[in-house]
Amino acid sequence: MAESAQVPTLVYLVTGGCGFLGEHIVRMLLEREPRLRELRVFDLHLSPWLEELQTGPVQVTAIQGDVTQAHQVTAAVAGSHVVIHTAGLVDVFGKASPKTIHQVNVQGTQNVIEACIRTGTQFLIYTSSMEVVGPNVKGHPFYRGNEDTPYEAVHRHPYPCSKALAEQLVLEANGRKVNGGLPLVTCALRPTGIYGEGHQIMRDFYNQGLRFGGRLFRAIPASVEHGRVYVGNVAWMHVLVARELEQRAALMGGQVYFCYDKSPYKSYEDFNMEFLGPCGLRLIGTHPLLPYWLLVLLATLNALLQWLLRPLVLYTPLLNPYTLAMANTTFTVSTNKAQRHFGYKPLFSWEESKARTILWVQTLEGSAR
Ligand SMILES: NC(=O)C1=CN([C@@H]2O[C@H](COP(=O)(O)OP(=O)(O)OC[C@H]3O[C@@H](n4cnc5c(N)ncnc54)[C@H](O)[C@@H]3O)[C@@H](O)[C@H]2O)C=CC1
Ligand SMILES: C[C@@H](CO)CCC[C@@H](C)[C@H]1CC[C@H]2[C@@H]3[C@H](O)CC4=CC(=O)CC[C@]4(C)[C@H]3CC[C@]12C
Repeated sequence: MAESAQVPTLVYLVTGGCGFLGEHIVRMLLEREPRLRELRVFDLHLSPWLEELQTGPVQVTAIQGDVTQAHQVTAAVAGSHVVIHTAGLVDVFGKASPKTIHQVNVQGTQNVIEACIRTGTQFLIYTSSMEVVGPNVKGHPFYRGNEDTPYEAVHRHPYPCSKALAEQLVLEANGRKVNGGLPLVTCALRPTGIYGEGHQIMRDFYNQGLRFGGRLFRAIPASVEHGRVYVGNVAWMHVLVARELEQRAALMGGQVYFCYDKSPYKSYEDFNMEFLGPCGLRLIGTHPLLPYWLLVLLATLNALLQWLLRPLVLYTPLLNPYTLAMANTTFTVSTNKAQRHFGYKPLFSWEESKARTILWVQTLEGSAR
């Protein structure tokens, strides 16, 4: 990568740059990558906030496009030094078909890789997910594991299957020759459950709580730990990897890194209450209010209803057999691989991450504050 102290020279492309994580990556790059000359933001749906970014020193180029369309991806990648591929179809509720999830997450990623090869772009960072590891279909716990912890990663749901296949494509592409003869350098970041400003599922839980008179009902034992990471720290890790990948290609190329920070280990519901509690919601019960077998029955009924109603209406409740298994299986990471390989330290402390997320929840419609 050409580098200069004075003149910014680099062109970055962020796919999915208008999504929850993508927006944070885009803003973080503009704040913390002084070598940036142009930032291309590629997304199926362009957001209005992109307009306000056009006034700074970096040229922000908005590109409306679809990762499943190879020619659109190639045109967007041509001339960029670094690609951060964050676009993805995040669906664990049955909103999209398995075929569509595969097309976007797997074929889309293949298109990004081929575009890098064809156009001579050498550095590719892929936003993978903890889901490529687990929880697996057997519900085995993964307790404070790291990138080398043995675990039987077996999935059936289309989302984790697609993320695992896409990650594999990205890692296998490391070292392939791009146009011009240089080697492609790739790596994959695996966030655990991301939270923070803009998180749709947090918004859904908040609205659900408001509908039940400010109450949420405990369904998962407090002892089940679920890994979470603040969106600002996930974005920061992407920015750092993009910055360090050239200098440390031999070490980082073809590697995977969990995204982690100092967010506390808690159950999914207790963790959400760290933000929803200060916004007026209460979690009822110190133990699950319904026995687990009944939750399994309800989740199965929801899945059946979804299938029966599909010709008429899209029924996509939060509770289904997959989300229940996810929430009910311990999966937490404890690692320092990102620190060892490229000097990552969380940019936001837990206190800051929490305060920022609470401030955001307070701006949501229906908030009493
Ligand atoms: N939300 C989470 O807890 C986690 C997310 N991830 C991964 O992070 C990435 C971003 O996820 P989020 O920001 O949460 O999701 P999101 O849905 O908010 O963002 C995804 C973005 O990709 C765009 N996109 C979808 N299909 C596209 C297509 N065919 N062509 C171009 N753009 C397309 C969407 O318009 C959206 O802006 C995904 O790859 C996801 O798998 C990984 C771990 C956890
Ligand atoms: C049973 C319900 C009672 O309140 C709770 C249901 C919660 C679920 C909707 C979430 C529990 C775990 C979440 C997933 C997890 O954080 C890991 C993820 C990684 C990704 O790459 C995408 C998002 C997700 C699958 C996330 C989705 C929501 C949950 C299943």
